[in-house]
Amino acid sequence: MKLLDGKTVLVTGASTGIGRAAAVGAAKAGADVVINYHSRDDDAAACIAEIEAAGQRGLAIKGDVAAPETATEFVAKAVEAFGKVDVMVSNAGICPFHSFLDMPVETVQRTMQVNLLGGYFMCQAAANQMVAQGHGGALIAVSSISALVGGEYQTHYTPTKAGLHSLMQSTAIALGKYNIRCNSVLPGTILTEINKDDLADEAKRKYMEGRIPLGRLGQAEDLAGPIVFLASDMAAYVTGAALLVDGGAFVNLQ
Ligand SMILES: NC(=O)C1=CN([C@@H]2O[C@H](COP(=O)(O)OP(=O)(O)OC[C@H]3O[C@@H](n4cnc5c(N)ncnc54)[C@H](O)[C@@H]3O)[C@@H](O)[C@H]2O)C=CC1
Ligand SMILES: C[C@H](O)[C@@H]1OC(=O)[C@H](O)[C@@H]1O
Repeated sequence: MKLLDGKTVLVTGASTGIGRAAAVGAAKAGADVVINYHSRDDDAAACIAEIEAAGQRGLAIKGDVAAPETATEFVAKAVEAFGKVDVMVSNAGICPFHSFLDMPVETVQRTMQVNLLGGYFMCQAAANQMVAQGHGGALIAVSSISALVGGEYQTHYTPTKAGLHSLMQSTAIALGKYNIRCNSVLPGTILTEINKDDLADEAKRKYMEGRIPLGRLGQAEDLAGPIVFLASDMAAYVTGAALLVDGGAFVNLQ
């Protein structure tokens, strides 16, 4: 018996990085997995191949999470293919690093639309489906350590991560009566495409590594276990929680 046997798990932004690791991790734990992706068909196909190699069914649906209709379409197509939705992992996100004083309006708006509103609509669409099904479910938002601390070049980004963290707290209250659990994971610095350019700066990368008690930056796969746990019935009494997955970076003051 695997942790996610019989469950259908949806993951947004899953053609790369943490989303892909979560999707493949869920499949290895026994779930059928439906992924949303934005643009790269080859990467999405590779993710589905990994899901199928784990012996599970996979389906990729293209769409921009910033558009509310993407969420309803994603959930409807998942139900059409696999009959139900048990878990939504709202992961899609962008972080175009930029200084505060000259931040372009469009960069702020797009970051809020993708990260926060995209997460809101995805979770809302999944929750409506779960309520209609009548047997509970789990929402998991990929927030960030940046929900709790700031970043000089992330003034448009950190509020979206704090917003997702807060969204899971409020939905935990709104959806508890339906046995829908709502939690967030708070990754620290994880080596993915989102920060490839930022961490190409050797000095910055060394500085970030030096802040981490476990002595290394994270890998996308480091998030798979915590996400599978929160998706599973092992976490049946966990809701409204936020799980730091940061190698200890947050607590490392001195
Ligand atoms: N890498 C890190 O250090 C950390 C990442 N995170 C969060 O993890 C999540 C995943 O990011 P990573 O895996 O690190 O980077 P990534 O760049 O590999 O993944 C982001 C994914 O979101 C997708 N995406 C972007 N805009 C989209 C849109 N409009 N519609 C649908 N999909 C879209 C991208 O295509 C990509 O697959 C993001 O929400 C990010 O904020 C949180 C904390 C730390
Ligand atoms: C993209 C950044 O490197 C990454 O995003 C986060 O949410 C982390 O706090 C890091 O700053």
